[in-house]
Amino acid sequence: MATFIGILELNRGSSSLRPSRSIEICVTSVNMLSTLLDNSTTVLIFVATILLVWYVITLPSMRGLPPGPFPLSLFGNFLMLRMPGADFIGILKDLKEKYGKIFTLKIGSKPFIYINDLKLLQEAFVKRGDVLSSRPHNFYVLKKIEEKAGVGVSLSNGQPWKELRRVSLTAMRDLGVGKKSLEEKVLEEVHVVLDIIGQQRGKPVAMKPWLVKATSNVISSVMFGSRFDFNDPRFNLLLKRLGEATSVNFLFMPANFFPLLRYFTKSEAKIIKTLATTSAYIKELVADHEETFDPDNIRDFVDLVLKMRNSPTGRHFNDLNMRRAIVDIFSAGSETTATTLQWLLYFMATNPAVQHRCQAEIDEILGDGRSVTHADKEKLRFTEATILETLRYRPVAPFGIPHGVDRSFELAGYTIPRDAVVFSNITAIHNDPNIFPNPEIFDPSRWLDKNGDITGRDRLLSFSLGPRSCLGEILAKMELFMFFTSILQFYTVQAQSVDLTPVLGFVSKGKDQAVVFKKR
Ligand code: HEM
Repeated sequence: MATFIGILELNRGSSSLRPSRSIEICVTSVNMLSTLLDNSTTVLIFVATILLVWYVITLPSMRGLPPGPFPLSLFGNFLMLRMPGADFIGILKDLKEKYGKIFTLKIGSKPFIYINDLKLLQEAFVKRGDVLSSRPHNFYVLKKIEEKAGVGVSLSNGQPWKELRRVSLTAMRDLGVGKKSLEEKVLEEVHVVLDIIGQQRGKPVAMKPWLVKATSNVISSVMFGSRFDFNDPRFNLLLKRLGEATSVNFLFMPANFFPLLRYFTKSEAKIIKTLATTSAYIKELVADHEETFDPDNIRDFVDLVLKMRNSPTGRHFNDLNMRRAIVDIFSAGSETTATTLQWLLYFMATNPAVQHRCQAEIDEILGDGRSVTHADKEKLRFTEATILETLRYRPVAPFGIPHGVDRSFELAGYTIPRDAVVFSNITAIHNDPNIFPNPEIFDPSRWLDKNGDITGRDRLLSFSLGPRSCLGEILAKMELFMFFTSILQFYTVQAQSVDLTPVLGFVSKGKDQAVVFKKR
């Protein structure tokens, strides 16, 4: 650039120069220009060669993979998903229509494999659960945000994961999850939410923050034996951070796939901050428990784990794993359930006939306004069907949580290589007209047979399936049922209009919108 300016300056002041001098300058300029062009052509050829060589080198790794759009060198199909305004859900829908049951997207050099068919997903996640139940561990951002790779329940693998998961499930069951003993704790939070609704006196209110607090408190009761005050500033900070973290889709952060970018972006900073806040707080809560621990008086999950970790079946529950398992269960369980409750409110506001039918059923079974119990679910079938339909229509994790591959294996005639990341395309299956006729219609009765009994629960994939499926499914379903039934028992949900477009981060959420609760 400086050379060009120099030439221009010289030419501008050259009117008084002799012609031979002007020709000399012209020739020099042309030579310099052609050198520059030569250089840039060389650079271009060099870059093109590198891209071509890179492509040829990576070509064999694509052999045998499920089909998919043509990947560019270096970027793969990344740009297609990250173009400004790209509609991720829409793009995946089009790809499913084009390629069918299974397709591959190359993200950088990694094959992301999406399974779009119910039977194939059952084969992959259940029958081949032996090779497809890990979490992928080659993600830079995931590695950065963990204190140590592969700890806790949600991100560990192999034997430690099996043990952490088994012990966590046993502890939750022993502490009454899915049983009568937990009902009281859930009802306590239900009543707080009903009070908050009552305080609005029919004014519009955005319920999500209250729902997150209530569902977090249910888990808190299980984990720490106590609930937080809704105004507790530390609790609020914790929930704020968790909300921020679940809004970031850290799987698709460019730093995962393009190592150079790691020096320029701090994309993972928000999540690290969240985990640091949560971990520090949980450290304190665990320390309190350790001080007051009495093996003959087990109060909660933390006590149970403190007891179990001295036994041979709990040896993987070291301090770090224990803390991370608690963080995992706490963070996986509050936002997800609250988001589904939020969708339930939105669907009631937009489907008054469905709401009316739920309320008629609730009135008939709960009679004079007694509190709901978990056992009522068997009789409140249309109400349960409405919850199932909401989970189908707006799954919190529309593409599941990624699975890693322990060793290369065959699926549907394709090779699923060890470095692949496998996703369940829950959205595609939940919208498959062969499984759910007219999938675009919100219709709870699709979950009822001709006798009015619930049918086809195994078509619902919102909690995933196989050995890695959601650890909190029973608790989540219990909460959804008790909160939803209680709200409709006393209030009718209304709204002028509701935008039902999901907002996709690591999980999918609804837009925060106010609804009105009309006292019945
Ligand atoms: C509506 C509510 C919920 C939905 C839709 C949901 C959905 C999911 C999904 C799709 C997965 C990934 C499964 C897979 O990798 O294949 C998952 C994992 C998990 N969920 Fe949930 N979840 C919900 C509530 C809860 C609750 C209440 C808890 C805690 C009590 C919880 C704890 C977990 C944990 C710990 C995992 C990781 C399991 C593992 O890696 O082994 N979830 N959940």
